[in-house]
Amino acid sequence: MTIHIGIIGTGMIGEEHARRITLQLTGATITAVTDVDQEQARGVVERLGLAAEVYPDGASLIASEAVDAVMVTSWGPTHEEYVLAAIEAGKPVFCEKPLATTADGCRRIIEAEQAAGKRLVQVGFMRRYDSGYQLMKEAIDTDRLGAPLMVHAAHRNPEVPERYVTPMAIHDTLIHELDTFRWLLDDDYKNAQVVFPRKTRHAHSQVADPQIVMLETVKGVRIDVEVFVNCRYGYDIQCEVVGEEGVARLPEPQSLQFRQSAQRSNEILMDWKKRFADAFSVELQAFIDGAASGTLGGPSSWDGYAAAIAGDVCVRAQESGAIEPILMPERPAFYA
Ligand SMILES: NC(=O)c1ccc[n+]([C@@H]2O[C@H](COP(=O)([O-])OP(=O)(O)OC[C@H]3O[C@@H](n4cnc5c(N)ncnc54)[C@H](O)[C@@H]3O)[C@@H](O)[C@H]2O)c1
Ligand SMILES: O[C@H]1[C@H](O)[C@@H](O)[C@H](O)[C@@H](O)[C@H]1O
Repeated sequence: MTIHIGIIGTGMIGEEHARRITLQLTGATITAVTDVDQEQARGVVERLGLAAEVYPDGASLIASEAVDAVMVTSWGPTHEEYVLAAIEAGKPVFCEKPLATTADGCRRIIEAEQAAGKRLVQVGFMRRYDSGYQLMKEAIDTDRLGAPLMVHAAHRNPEVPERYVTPMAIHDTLIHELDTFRWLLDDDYKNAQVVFPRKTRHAHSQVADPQIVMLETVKGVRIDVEVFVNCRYGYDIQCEVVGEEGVARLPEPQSLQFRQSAQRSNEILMDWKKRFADAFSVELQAFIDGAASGTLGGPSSWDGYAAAIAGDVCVRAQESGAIEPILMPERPAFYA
């Protein structure tokens, strides 16, 4: 069975996902695309040689009989509307992070999905599909580390554009960690605090950079995450879990080691596309297979909601400087 996919938002990651589905993955074909910038949508069809129609808007794409499953890869604030419309149409939908930019938006999505009576949403938290994080999770789940006590992490981007402002360090960047640690530790958050070190001279005026986010989980694990989005030197994701019986560190991406000119060196990646290339492939193949079999798995809209609740509190903590409580509602049986 071949799943016919419609893509809403054919920017950087929309095109990346379309390329993957077309050239690498099996079981799906792109039949429809749309973008507010129609030129952009037409460009992707041309560049990738897709047999896809360019639709005037997301609503008509979702309603189209040529579309079995929807991928939402437009800007974050537009996700909620399209995910709700796909649920309404009863079509499986893959939504890039964030599921919605506020917890309220995510709540409307989980309510709609539960009313539909069937899981229809997979959220693009691709780190769960990264082999390094999966090894760490296995070490934790098999009790190799003993009880996890602390996590030290860093999320570094070489640079961000002018439109990236201080709260985006949470909604756009930390959102990956907010999901990853809940999954890795099988835990939820209890409170958050954000502190600001001296600002780098490479950050523009609207973004406080770097930031350190400190989280406490319900089980008592303390997590510190450095978010540094103008670090210049690379796209660098670090994670170390300290347990009572040992420490596990996220593997570095594979790279050649050079011995040259009296120096030993390894390349550091500059781009998220390369850092998580394999994870994106596994993630999207899982969506295609789930849509084909009618049994979607992976990060659910509840996970999107939980990350958004913590995210909203972290933004409040950015403003207050205080330790802010995170109150998670009880998880409905639907998302067990
Ligand atoms: N998982 C990851 O690591 C990862 C990486 C990059 C981006 N993302 C997420 O993917 C989404 C897109 O990011 P991007 O980097 O590709 O951005 P982008 O700006 O390159 O592309 C977004 C595209 O969406 C289009 N668009 C905006 N509003 C629209 C609307 N209402 N209807 C249709 N199209 C619309 C824009 O014209 C643009 O072409 C964001 O939510 C971002 O957070 C996730
Ligand atoms: O949209 C991107 C993407 O999610 C990257 O994985 C993250 O490192 C960036 O900070 C974010 O802006």
